[in-house]
Amino acid sequence: LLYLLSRRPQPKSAITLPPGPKTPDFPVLDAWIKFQEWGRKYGDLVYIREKNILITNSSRTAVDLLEKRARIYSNREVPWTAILCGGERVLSMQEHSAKWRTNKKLYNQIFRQSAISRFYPAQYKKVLDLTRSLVATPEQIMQHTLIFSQSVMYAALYGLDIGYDDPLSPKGKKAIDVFGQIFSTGFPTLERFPWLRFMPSFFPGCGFKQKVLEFRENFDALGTIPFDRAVNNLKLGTGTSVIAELALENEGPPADIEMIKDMGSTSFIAASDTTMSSVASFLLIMTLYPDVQAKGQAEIDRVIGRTRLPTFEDRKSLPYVESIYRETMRLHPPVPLGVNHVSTEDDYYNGYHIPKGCVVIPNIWAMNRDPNVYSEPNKFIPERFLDAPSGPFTSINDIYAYGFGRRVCVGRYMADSSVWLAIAYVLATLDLRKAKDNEGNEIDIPGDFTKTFFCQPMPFTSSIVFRDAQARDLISATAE
Ligand code: HEM
Repeated sequence: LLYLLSRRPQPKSAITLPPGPKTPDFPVLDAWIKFQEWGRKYGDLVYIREKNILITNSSRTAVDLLEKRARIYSNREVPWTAILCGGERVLSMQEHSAKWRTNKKLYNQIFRQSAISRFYPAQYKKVLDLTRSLVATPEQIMQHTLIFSQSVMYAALYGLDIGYDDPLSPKGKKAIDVFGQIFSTGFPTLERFPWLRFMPSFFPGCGFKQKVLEFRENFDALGTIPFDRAVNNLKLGTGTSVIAELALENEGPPADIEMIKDMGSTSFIAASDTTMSSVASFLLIMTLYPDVQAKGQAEIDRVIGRTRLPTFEDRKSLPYVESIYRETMRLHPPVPLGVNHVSTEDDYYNGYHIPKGCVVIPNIWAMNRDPNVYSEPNKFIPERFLDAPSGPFTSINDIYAYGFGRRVCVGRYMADSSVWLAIAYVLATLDLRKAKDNEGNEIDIPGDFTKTFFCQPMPFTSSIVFRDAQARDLISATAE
């Protein structure tokens, strides 16, 4: 009888929704900090009832819901703005559907772990360019890291060499800015008055229309221009590439070709500000923590020596370098709130009811600074990974910066290898210090970060020089 009673559906009034603030002002800037504060007050689950939003600051809860119950928590919310922008073409905005599955298969074919070594030549070349540019014009750190992340993708996918003055670069930046806005603030007027989408662009409140148009144009250009160049190169016999070969395999249904082009532009957008953020964060940290830099350099000198550059084959022999990488991804996740997951069924967790359609925000930033998991969580301490019982070489799934479950970042193996290689090359060949002013005083670096969807260091200056003549010669000899 007790068993049957316990199985009886609970009356509605007994089902408890998780606690949370009542009609709060939703923060726009540094939202992850506010959400962390709410977590301290309300616990692992913070529920905003009026919006059906659940925020979690706990990695255990994120894994329980988004990974172990991925069947329920793998949908996306597609806002009006995203639909107008053609969001159905961008994998991260697609609903959990047959279309998403077909599309994801294509990404996996290219970006799965076992296929990633095909990108190594492009990554070696572009990391070399990055190293040289950092020494040549250290005052342009942010620009160098951005061009690095963009040019790796173009070289890897299309076999193209995209430089600073290529018109594709600003197009990419514009598309990324609108993409970031869609995912963070969206266009609130449009969300409130959806009928505005039928009004002409000069109508008050319709400023979003111009941005939507720009996004569409730039997204198309990002997919089509490099695609055409790559296919042309293949036809002329002047070069092959992943994308051109894929296009050849799929010659036939135009829908397949469009899907390949969309994968190209999506990958470019998804890789650009994220990879850049991680590399820039690492450079900032090395400038601020010279002792960590020295330890990383010492490990490379000891294991590899000074007569060659690091390679991917060395990775497993460099636990301290790995720990620097893991700690960078922990302290400064490029997408601090990840991308929202949405539930497709009513669910019950830890005695709480999570209603169907709930938007789940994983606060990766707060999870990575959880004092119950990490001691002195706001400090950069690579030793926490080095000295952990499992060591630093654990599964990539432990890097929460890449998200969770079925919607986890599809480009994570590529991102992981690009960022790691940049770290290894910089440690092997460069010295970073605080820059000095004309009077010889160190220029202070506030170490601030941007506050919206993509989080990256605010522009800063470091003094960047080759460690010595040997390092300079090594870079020049490899570049030739
Ligand atoms: C350091 C670099 C990167 C970081 C930190 C990062 C982070 C993320 C995060 C947090 C998500 C959302 C995961 C979730 O919903 O739980 C995501 C999704 C995604 N990422 Fe990345 N990413 C990076 C690089 C890349 C690269 C190089 C690509 C290239 C293909 C890429 C493509 C994507 C795509 C297509 C999605 C959407 C997946 C889906 O919704 O099914 N990302 N990424």
